[in-house]
Amino acid sequence: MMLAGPERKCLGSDFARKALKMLESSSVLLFIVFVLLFILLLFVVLIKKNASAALIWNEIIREKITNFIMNQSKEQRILNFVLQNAVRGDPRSVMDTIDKYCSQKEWAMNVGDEKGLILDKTVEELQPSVVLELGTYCGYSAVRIARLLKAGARLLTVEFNPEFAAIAKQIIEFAGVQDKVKILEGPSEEIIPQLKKKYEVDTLDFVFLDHWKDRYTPDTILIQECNLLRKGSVLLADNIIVPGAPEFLKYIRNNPRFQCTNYPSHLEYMKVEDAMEKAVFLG
Ligand SMILES: C[S@@+](CC[C@H](N)C(=O)[O-])C[C@H]1O[C@@H](n2cnc3c(N)ncnc32)[C@H](O)[C@@H]1O
Ligand SMILES: [Mg+2]
Repeated sequence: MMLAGPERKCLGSDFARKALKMLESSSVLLFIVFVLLFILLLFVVLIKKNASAALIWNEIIREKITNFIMNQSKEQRILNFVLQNAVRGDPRSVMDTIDKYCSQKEWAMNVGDEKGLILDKTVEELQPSVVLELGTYCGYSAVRIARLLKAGARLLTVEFNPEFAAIAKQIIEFAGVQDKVKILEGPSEEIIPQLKKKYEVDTLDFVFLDHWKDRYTPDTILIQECNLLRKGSVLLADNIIVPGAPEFLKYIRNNPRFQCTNYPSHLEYMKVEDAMEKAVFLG
């Protein structure tokens, strides 16, 4: 059927309107894609320059997406990688395997290979009999410390996240240092007052602070109040620049009962500046 002149005109303008609408919506879509790409590019640049952006990217965005796709936590992936690639009973191999995974595949908050050397040196110099670690996570630093302990010495490591504590237990056992390490599951503020009676601690020779940074000062005060330090006890605090523990630095550096030394280094598995603070208790 042939359309009359005005009908044909109407059909033509209808088509033009639809085409225009499509063009409009596709250009809106294109604009959105462009803006998203720009934000992503900006974020990538920020990640290279800024530690917080890098942490947000690694810890929140990338990790959550991978967890969702794989239906598994990052810590479970770290454990699996250790079980499949490290040598059972060899702490060095367990540490190296975790470092490899976290530097090449997924960033994680272990003390890492670079600051790990500062931790090693402190343990080797002190030769502690009783060590307290605040913040076990997957057990990387626990394995690192335990492998250097002399016969009969012990490490008590505190972790309040049950999933992390369970993973740490398997990693510590796989490394073969389970006889020297006891994982204490619960919040540090509850565990510290129990150390003397429940865990038969007289005094602590060495304390490694590596839990949430806002607990560094209150837990250092609590440790003193519970009479857990002796003259010469050493505290070593990680991440005093990133994420940072300014309140703790102010407290410990202005406290005449402690002598402090700063060890500049880098954030685990990154080129971002970080440092550790050592504080010797003077009694
Ligand atoms: C940075 S990670 C520890 C890393 C570990 N030291 C290593 O280098 O392998 C901090 C851990 O402390 C735990 N944590 C934070 N605050 C805590 C608290 N008040 N009591 C017990 N655990 C805590 C977190 O769940 C997390 O697993
Ligand atoms: Mg740390």
